[in-house]
Amino acid sequence: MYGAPLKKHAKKVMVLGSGELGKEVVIEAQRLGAETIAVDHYADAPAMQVAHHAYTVDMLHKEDLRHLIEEVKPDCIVPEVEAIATDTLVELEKEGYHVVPTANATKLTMDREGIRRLASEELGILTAKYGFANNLEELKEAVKDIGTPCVIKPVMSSSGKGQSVCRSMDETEASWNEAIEGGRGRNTRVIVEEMIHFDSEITLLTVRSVSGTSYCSPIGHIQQDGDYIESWQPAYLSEAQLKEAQAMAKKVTDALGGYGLFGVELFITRDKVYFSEVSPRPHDTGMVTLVTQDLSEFALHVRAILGFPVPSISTLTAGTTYALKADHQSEDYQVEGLEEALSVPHTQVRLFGKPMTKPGRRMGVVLSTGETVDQARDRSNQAARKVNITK
Ligand SMILES: Nc1ncnc2c1ncn2[C@@H]1O[C@H](COP(=O)(O)OP(=O)(O)OP(=O)(O)O)[C@@H](O)[C@H]1O
Ligand SMILES: NCC(=O)N[C@@H]1O[C@H](COP(=O)([O-])[O-])[C@@H](O)[C@H]1O
Ligand SMILES: [Mg+2]
Repeated sequence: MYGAPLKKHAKKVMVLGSGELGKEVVIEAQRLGAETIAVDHYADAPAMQVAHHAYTVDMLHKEDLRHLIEEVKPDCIVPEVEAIATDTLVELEKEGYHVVPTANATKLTMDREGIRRLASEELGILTAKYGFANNLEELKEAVKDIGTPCVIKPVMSSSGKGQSVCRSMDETEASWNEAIEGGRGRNTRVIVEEMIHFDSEITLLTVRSVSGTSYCSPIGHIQQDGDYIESWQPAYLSEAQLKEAQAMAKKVTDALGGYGLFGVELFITRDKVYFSEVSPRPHDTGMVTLVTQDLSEFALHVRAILGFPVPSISTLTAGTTYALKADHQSEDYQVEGLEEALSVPHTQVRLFGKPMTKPGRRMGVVLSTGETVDQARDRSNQAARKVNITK
């Protein structure tokens, strides 16, 4: 049963997905007077711990998702993860619900094929060469076409799940098995991508609001096994690279439409900028904006989706994040070393409050600022080394 609303006129913001990113969205929405509803497939998720109301629902289940939305009647539906029954969001949008940024954007980006074909084939944006496969035989064909090394990923996955680098034809079977185990749901389709030997990779946070399109300064990051470990802002790009990156981001986000913040992921080489993928929502590497910008990516997302202006975005200082990951499974974990970590100057730790650890699960983040990115990075590395997530 849905509890009594806080204020008759408060906008109801429902976050579908209640992880660390949703938690910050909820807090920012509350700061602008919204009533917040957090939803995820498991109980006590981070955003549920701060939202006014919480629901545990399988968001991939069409009827359950529709039933919840019809019961709560949110003014804004804010997808925070990709694993949602996006066809239901498309139907609900037609019935008058506001899906952020648009239902079609969530549908296209849920599936790597949708967004890749849109960017490359419809918008003519440069991406790595790619192919798709539904079984091992097709995968071998696709790998032959693209060449090795190549990157193989389930079409539906995130945070590097099911992703592998295939270095020779002999490795295709191992990559296939990895993708099938790591993919979301029962989908067995994979994408094969040419391996881009980039100099750096960045996230260009792009905001579409009533004020038009604006960009945050680029965020650099390092990924391990397809998941992010460290991010920093600002990341250096030449003027020409920045112009190219912003033009690509504008094209893609205009095509997706709606209001909100997008995380545009790009690979940078000496003379090229490649589009990789886009999140129509705050990005994990963008948590750095919690300490670097006057308005964090979460504050920007909420402003944009509630229809408020975004007249300017300022990067006030250099900053970095370092992800704190668990290496075991436990429901009774402890975080040790906070005192030592917090002894590092200009450094904060944010623990997300996830109810259990799993190997590789991100449980918190270290945030540091500095006069330079290098200085901030030294600080967050030093602090992260002090933190221990134990059983
Ligand atoms: N074609 C490629 N060439 C080189 N590196 C790649 C390629 N595709 C992916 N990677 C590396 O793997 C990382 C994760 O890939 P990708 O962003 O596609 O996965 P993801 O599971 O959607 O991650 P997330 O959900 O965290 O954004 C990239 O940030 C990059 O470091
Ligand atoms: N790259 C996407 C990303 O970082 N998403 C963030 O991770 C959470 C899931 O974490 P979990 O898998 O530990 O539950 C999501 O809810 C979102 O906040
Ligand atoms: Mg990515």
